[in-house]
Amino acid sequence: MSTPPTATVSAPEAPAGEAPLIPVGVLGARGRMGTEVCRAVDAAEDMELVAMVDERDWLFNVADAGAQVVVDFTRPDSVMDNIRFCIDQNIHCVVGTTGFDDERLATIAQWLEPKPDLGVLIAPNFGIGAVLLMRFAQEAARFFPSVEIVELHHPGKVDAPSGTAARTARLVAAARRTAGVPAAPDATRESDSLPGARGADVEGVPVHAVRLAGLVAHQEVLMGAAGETLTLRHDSYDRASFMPGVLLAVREVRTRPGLTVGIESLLGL
Ligand SMILES: NC(=O)C1=CN([C@@H]2O[C@H](COP(=O)(O)OP(=O)(O)OC[C@H]3O[C@@H](n4cnc5c(N)ncnc54)[C@H](O)[C@@H]3O)[C@@H](O)[C@H]2O)C=CC1
Ligand SMILES: O=C(O)C1=N[C@H](C(=O)O)C[C@H](O)C1
Repeated sequence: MSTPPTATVSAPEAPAGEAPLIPVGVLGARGRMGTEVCRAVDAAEDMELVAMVDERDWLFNVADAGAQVVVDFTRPDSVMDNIRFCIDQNIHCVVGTTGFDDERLATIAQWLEPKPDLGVLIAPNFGIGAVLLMRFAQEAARFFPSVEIVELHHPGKVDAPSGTAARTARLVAAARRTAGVPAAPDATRESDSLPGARGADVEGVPVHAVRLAGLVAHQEVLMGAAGETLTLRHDSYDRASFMPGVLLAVREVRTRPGLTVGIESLLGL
């Protein structure tokens, strides 16, 4: 990707006899993830990067450029307006930005109701390894009385805990509830001498957030029982790790109307 990420680029043209390229717009194009997504879309043989939009650019560029799919890696405080705009413009959305709770998801599902052919896919993590870690954690959760999550990220990260850690905690908590496993025996905070010492409480699962220079995106799920522990760990050393998942989502979102959360179903999980 050599062009500076700002406004509208060219409209896509498919070579004769070949499937049309997917016209893709990127929101947050100057950010850490957006830059990498622009590069990946530009290099994908079945896609055309038609618009690169960041905070000060005109959002209508993505519509004017004919984007069929928009990829959003912006900020939790911008993303809802962006999704609303794309739905109004009949543009499918692939969203990696974090900050989604049940209320936000319900709002998006409502926005999609009058648009039965439109897809919005929101994934807290597009890394295949991270998705697998979440699945393995769900599987293991019912066998261990104790569970804690440690997420570790670069210091520029705007939110804490990470969207991935929050989702992992909720999935683990749900798996434990389904299996009738009681809350972790050490989850009580009443005797903490400093508030926060035991991390955030996400549905009874303690989640600890580390911000450290040199890191990209990492997560550990720690489980313990009498005389043994199980540690599941995933490391994204480079943002390239998210790109196969993002490109898969761009290809699939057009045939998956409605709201999809996570890329698990796209991976056959
Ligand atoms: N789902 C996943 O696999 C991953 C998700 N993320 C999430 O993606 C988001 C972005 O992360 P980074 O790229 O590290 O942040 P960043 O701060 O480097 O980039 C965000 C970019 O969005 C731009 N922006 C803000 N509001 C905008 C708007 N309304 N329209 C267009 N552009 C706008 C900013 O100017 C900035 O360039 C975060 O929520 C992060 O947690 C990050 C990595 C992987
Ligand atoms: O901000 C990041 O970097 C990341 N954000 C996502 C999250 O909050 O889970 C995904 C990954 O952890 C990287």
